[in-house]
Amino acid sequence: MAKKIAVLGSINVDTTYHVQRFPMPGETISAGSKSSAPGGKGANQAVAAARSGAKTWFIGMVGADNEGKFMREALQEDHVDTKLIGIDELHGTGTALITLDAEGQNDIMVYGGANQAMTTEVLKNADAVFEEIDFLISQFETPQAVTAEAFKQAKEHGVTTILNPAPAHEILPELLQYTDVVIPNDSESFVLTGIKITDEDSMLKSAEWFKQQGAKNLLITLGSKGVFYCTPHGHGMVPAFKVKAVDTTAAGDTFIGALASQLDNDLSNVADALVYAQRASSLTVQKMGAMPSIPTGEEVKAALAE
Ligand SMILES: Nc1ncnc2c1ncn2[C@@H]1O[C@H](COP(=O)(O)OP(=O)(O)OP(=O)(O)O)[C@@H](O)[C@H]1O
Repeated sequence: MAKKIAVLGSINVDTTYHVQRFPMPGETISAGSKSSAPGGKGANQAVAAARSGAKTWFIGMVGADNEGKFMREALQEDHVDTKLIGIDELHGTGTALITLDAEGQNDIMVYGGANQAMTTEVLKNADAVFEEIDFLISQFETPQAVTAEAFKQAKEHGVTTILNPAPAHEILPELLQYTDVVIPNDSESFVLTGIKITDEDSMLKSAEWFKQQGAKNLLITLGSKGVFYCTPHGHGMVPAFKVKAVDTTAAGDTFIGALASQLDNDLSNVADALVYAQRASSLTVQKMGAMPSIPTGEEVKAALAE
């Protein structure tokens, strides 16, 4: 049975200017070309879940602008239900302006816009969706107070909540009380707990810290090293697939969406789901770009069968 997943989070249009070199302060230079692509951690995670076969809803905000229309259409193309995306009349759709130089270095400016201005108003019709779903996923690119309220409501419907605390930020204390599974990378885990991730002992101590705050399940992603998991069923490491990475953008987002598409609510199959999710991410890192590099379930299964 396909999993049912809602993602509450950010929607951004990523616009990249390709330049020979970065401009100096006060200088105007010409860009050789410009391209726009759908992005934002929330949108990427929703697309990763949908491409892996989950029935997926998105909860978020866009502006009353062309970027908002572009993003809604991009999500719909991947069969993500967009009826819970609200329109903010005062703020524009979130955008990331990326300058990429001839050496492949980038400079990024993010305008949070409608993502940052989100209020609990976005949840006003969410109850019917919370009644249907297995998982609700959120990140830190939209206000934590809205995520805390959404997690609280979703848990009243028996939903398993997954928090990806990225980008790293101080956490609202009550948020972890409503979080079932927390998935940071090693540096995000350090920002939240103050425990530096160096070995298994430090990861077990971090898991204990999260458990005391209310989150019983911890998964720490460790890039090319793999993932550490600690749940009431046990703990361990699942190594990453060895591949030649060309661009790791959206590796974490692919991992989270793909994982939720395979995970049982009680996390009893976490080790198997981690193999699937990491195979999915290993395909993402072998392609350039964010959303376009996220694989479909068929692609992941074919790679697993190799
Ligand atoms: N170089 C790599 N080779 C193979 N797999 C990788 C590589 N980088 C990432 N992955 C896979 O993706 C998963 C998530 O990556 P990572 O821990 O870097 O998350 P992240 O820091 O949230 O990523 P990002 O912010 O770049 O999207 C890893 O656990 C691993 O399975």
